[in-house]
Amino acid sequence: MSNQQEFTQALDGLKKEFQTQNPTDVLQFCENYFHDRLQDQRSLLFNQQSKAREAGLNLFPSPEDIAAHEGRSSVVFFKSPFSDNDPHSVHLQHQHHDPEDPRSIPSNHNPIVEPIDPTSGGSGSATVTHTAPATSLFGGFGNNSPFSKSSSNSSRNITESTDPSNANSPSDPTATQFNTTSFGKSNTTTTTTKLNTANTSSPFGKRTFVPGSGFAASLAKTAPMALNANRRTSVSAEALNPDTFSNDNWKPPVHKLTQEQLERLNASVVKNFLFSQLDEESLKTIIYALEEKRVPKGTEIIKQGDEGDYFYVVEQGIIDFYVNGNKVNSSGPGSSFGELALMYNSPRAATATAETDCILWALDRMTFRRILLEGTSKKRSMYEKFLKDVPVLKSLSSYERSKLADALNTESYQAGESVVKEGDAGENFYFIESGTAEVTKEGHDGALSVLNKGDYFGELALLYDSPRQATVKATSSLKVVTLGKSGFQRLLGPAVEVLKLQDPTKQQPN
Ligand SMILES: Nc1ncnc2c1ncn2[C@@H]1O[C@@H]2COP(=O)(O)O[C@H]2[C@H]1O
Ligand SMILES: Nc1ncnc2c1ncn2[C@@H]1O[C@@H]2COP(=O)(O)O[C@H]2[C@H]1O
Repeated sequence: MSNQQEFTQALDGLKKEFQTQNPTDVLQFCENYFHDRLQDQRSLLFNQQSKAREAGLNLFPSPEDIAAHEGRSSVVFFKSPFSDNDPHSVHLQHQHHDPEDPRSIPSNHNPIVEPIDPTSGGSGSATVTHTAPATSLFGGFGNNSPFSKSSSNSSRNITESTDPSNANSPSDPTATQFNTTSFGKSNTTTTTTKLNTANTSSPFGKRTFVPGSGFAASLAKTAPMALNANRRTSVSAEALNPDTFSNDNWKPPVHKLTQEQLERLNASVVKNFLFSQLDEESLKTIIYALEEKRVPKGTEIIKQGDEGDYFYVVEQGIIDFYVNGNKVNSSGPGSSFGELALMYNSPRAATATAETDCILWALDRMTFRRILLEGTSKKRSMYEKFLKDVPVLKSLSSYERSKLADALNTESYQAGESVVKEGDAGENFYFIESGTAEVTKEGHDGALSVLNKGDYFGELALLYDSPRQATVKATSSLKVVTLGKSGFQRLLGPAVEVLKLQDPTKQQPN
């Protein structure tokens, strides 16, 4: 098929889908449509490549592979379906070449060298090929505070006894202020980590915040390149395989946290979904690797197209996300961002800007990859396909579905077991992954409804903060995907309106 035919076919598909769905946000709809198509196509090819590799074939050999095989210096023999047209492959100087990944480019460019150098005494001295100012915002807060006993009893609280740093120094008086002058000026690094943030590309070093000037104007001036990476579809084998980390001497950074910081972390950040699956040891590692960042309103925290250096959890404030200058999302306390570039070794997919003064916790790339990568990517690949087919979630973008996937868990029930009981308090919302269930209510003969794969229940108690309106019981072996109350309130976005419209207590009986 010629390019022209393929283009016409793609537009026809878009048109058809547009007519079926009649969306209100046209551009967003088009973006989602093509993004989903690209994602499907790439995962199909990637699966084929994996299968072929198992059979000893390399479907998309790099020029180097071929040259090595044929004893020649370099020749383009096979044209990768992505190599010419993938916006990420040609323009990005910092893309690394992964011979396993059919979408990556040959390595006549500057690679990101990772994982960490095993000879570097176990630190996270990642070698990067670009330079950045030898000034770093990171490490500017809360390094010198005394560490006193925690009074909390929660088993997942991190307390003094678990502090690997055993710090004892005076408190940092600047730690409670939003101080623009702190950003990009500190050259302090913590004494306990050798991760050399001064050599990495701190997004704050390039921030565009101009005190007193219009934020929109400053954003427009610095509108990121048209690099909408969305390279989360470009999942290289290395990117998703933490096993490749084994046998090196990596040690996580360990920062000194004050009692007050620990209490705040325990009260908020620790509750982030990504951390909820971690065992005590991993959680402790994460907590002490986190660095508090106080970010004034207007700060550009992440710039689209940059390399990924940190993952962030929001303790306070609102973050706005822009793709190619268009606002695509906002998120608030308890949310996290900056995971895509770290998961997929891809450029930043969006620009993240502080809409208000924010308190963030930053986690370095290596600790994220060592501890959070596996669980996050497993969950996303486990649930994304399922979520895509759930009718009530059709209005979510594929990025929103990914974030939703992070917050999900699976539960199983035998036939006859109740999942929710009428009158109980509601903690979870449920989708049926497989099996069947029935809804019954005191005083009502027979089942109010029968639920199958892709159906949902348990929304009423969470929407209206009311007791369960009915009992839902498994009628066969039942697998449900659960979403907790806070995720329900934060991650369902436009789907909440659909749930309200479909309230079964307001439907006419059949
Ligand atoms: N619609 C979106 N598309 C891509 N990234 C988004 C979107 N909304 C929020 N983000 C976040 O913006 C971050 C930018 O850096 P990352 O690509 O590492 O990870 C990205 C996501 O965490
Ligand atoms: N006719 C109905 N009346 C009440 N709940 C129903 C009905 N049909 C389905 N349900 C589901 O049963 C669930 C019981 O818990 P919730 O009240 O949280 O949410 C309820 C709905 O999801």
